[in-house]
Parts: sequence; structure tokens; C-alpha cells
Amino acid sequence: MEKGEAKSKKPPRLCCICNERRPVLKRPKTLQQCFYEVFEEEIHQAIVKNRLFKSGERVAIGASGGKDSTVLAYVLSELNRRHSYGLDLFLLSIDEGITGYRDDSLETVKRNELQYGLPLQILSYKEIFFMFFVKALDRGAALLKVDKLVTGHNADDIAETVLLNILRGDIARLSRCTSITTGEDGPIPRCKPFKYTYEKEIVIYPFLLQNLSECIYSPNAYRGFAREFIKDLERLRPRAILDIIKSGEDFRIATTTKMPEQGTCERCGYISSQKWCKACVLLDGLNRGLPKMGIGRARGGGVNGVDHKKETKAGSTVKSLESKQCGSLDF
Ligand SMILES: Nc1ncnc2c1ncn2[C@@H]1O[C@H](COP(=O)(O)OP(=O)(O)OP(=O)(O)O)[C@@H](O)[C@H]1O
Repeated sequence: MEKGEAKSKKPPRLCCICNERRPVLKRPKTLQQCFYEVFEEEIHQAIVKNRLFKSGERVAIGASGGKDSTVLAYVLSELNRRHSYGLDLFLLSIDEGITGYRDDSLETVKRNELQYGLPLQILSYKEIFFMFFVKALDRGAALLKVDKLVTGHNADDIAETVLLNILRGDIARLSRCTSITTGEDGPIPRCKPFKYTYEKEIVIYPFLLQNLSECIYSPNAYRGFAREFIKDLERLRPRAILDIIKSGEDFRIATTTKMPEQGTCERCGYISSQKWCKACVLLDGLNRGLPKMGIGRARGGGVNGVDHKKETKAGSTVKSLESKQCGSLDF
């Protein structure tokens, strides 16, 4: 038999799960598989194994109109139906009022409302009266009396955050950032059903990539660097993303390490590790005509642009307003 003949007779490789169909793609986690089924099943397993929800819960899906939360809304509503989770799901969108970005993505969210049959609530910053997105989402969820909030943070996002927290030496956040559910002791727990889901698989997953907008204000230089680094690592070793999450999960923090105490903001009563929460610091700055207050480090050695010894208008001494820069958000 000729060499070329033997080659052409080689049977095509079949999916390693069903062993019947041709594989859709080669995945980083395993070899070739029936992608759609496996993708959804893995998310279902993450939900079940981590007991993310209880039947009857009212769950808000943080819907930005971007790829992650669009896929999350679709997959979660499918799984809720298929596996009878008994969840009362709805889409929650925060409109930051960014012309050309948020109005475009709100159109996507409005389409999702119709396509997936999920009710939509849009809250604007004005309604919530806070300029700080992460808290706007939490507070919006509280306003709508939900039991849980789910977001589309994926494995790549979490690996980036692990790396950033290591680079910053932020042990407190490092120990929290790998949890699939956070804020269980607060008013509204947050869940990340895509914790183990690769970003590139979310992109491949169907029904998306139409009219998705990239936030013009999202680039954060330091996080962007971590993102690029992770993508390079992934090219060399696809498992690197999950390995970084595992390292973050398995970190043991020395008992001698002093952790910041989680308290409540003296001004608004919201969770805060400082005397005033970041939103109140920003709001106070705006009211006093100091819009940069609360953002980064001030030149004069004060933190957040606040001279620690000075009295605020509200009359209280702002001694402990030290907090991280804007980019260092928990999720
Ligand atoms: N304006 C918003 N309203 C409601 N939820 C939001 C909003 N922006 C972000 N989120 C939630 O926070 C998650 C992470 O948001 P981030 O801005 O990091 O965007 P992302 O990783 O590109 O995700 P996406 O593709 O869903 O926009 C989103 O998946 C979504 O669940």
C-alpha cells in the first residue's frame, strides 16, 4: 500500500465524549468534545456542586449587554428551565449614562429581554444616586429586593484578579477573589457561575457577538497588563488560567497576617473596610467640588485626596479613608 493511500484512509477523529460526531473544537481543558452540551453541563455542575441557589430565590442577572452577561442570561435561563432550579430570574442593568456605549449595550439587553423571556429592570445612576458602579449594582439589587446577584465574571477575569492581588500584595482580596459566592454575610450574595469558564469559550458559544460594545472607559492599565500576560500564558499552556485560580484558592495566609476588618460605612451604613465607603468619599468630593477625591493617591501624601487631619463639611474627622485605587475592585 502506498504511503499517501494509507494517509487518506485515516478515519477522522471523533468527539471524545460521544465518539460519534466530529468534534466542534479542541478545548483547553480536555481534548475534542461535543462543545455545546459540555459547556452548559459544566456550568450546571458548578451551580449544583457549589449550591449557588435555592429554589424560589429571586435572582438578578447583572446584564451589561456584553458577551459574558449575555451568555450568562441565556445559559442560566436555559438551565433554570431544564433542571427546574425554580429561580425567579430577571435582568438588572445599570445605566451609567455613557452615550454611545451604554445606550448601545442597553439595546442588546432589551433584545435579550425579548429573546430569553426574562424581565428587565434598568436603573440609572441618578436613581441609585451613586457614582460607583460595583456598589450601584449591589444597591440596585437591594432596591429590587433580590436574594442573589449573578455576574458574568469568567475564569480569565478571576485569574487576572488573583494575579493582580498577588502583585499588589493585597492578601485580604486574594483570599476572597476566588470564591464562587461572595458577600454571604452582607445583604446580597453575589455568584459567578462562569468561575471555571474560559472567556474564549464564552465568545465561541452561539447567539452572541452581535452588536456587542466594548466599554470605552474600561481599560485599566494594570489590569490590562495582567490580562495580556494571562493570554500569553494561555497560548503556551491553556490550563494556565485554571491553574492560577487553583493557586489562588490554595493560598494559605499566615496566621500572623493582619487582615482589614470589614465594618460598615458611618455615613450610609453600607459594607466598608473604612470609616466611609468609597461611594460616600466620592460623593462627598463631588459635593465639595473636589471630583478627584477618592480616586487614587493625592500628591500631598494624603490618600484619596483627603487631608486626614481636616474636618469634612459633615463635621466628622476623616482619618481612615485610606482605600485602594479605583481599579482595585472586588467582584
Ligand atoms: N452596567 C451594568 N449593568 C449590570 N451589570 C453589569 C454592568 N456592567 C457590568 N455588569 C456585570 O458585571 C460583570 C463584569 O463586568 P465587566 O465590566 O468586567 O465586563 P465584562 O467582563 O466584559 O462582562 P460583559 O461581557 O458581561 O460586559 C458583567 O458580566 C455583568 O454581569
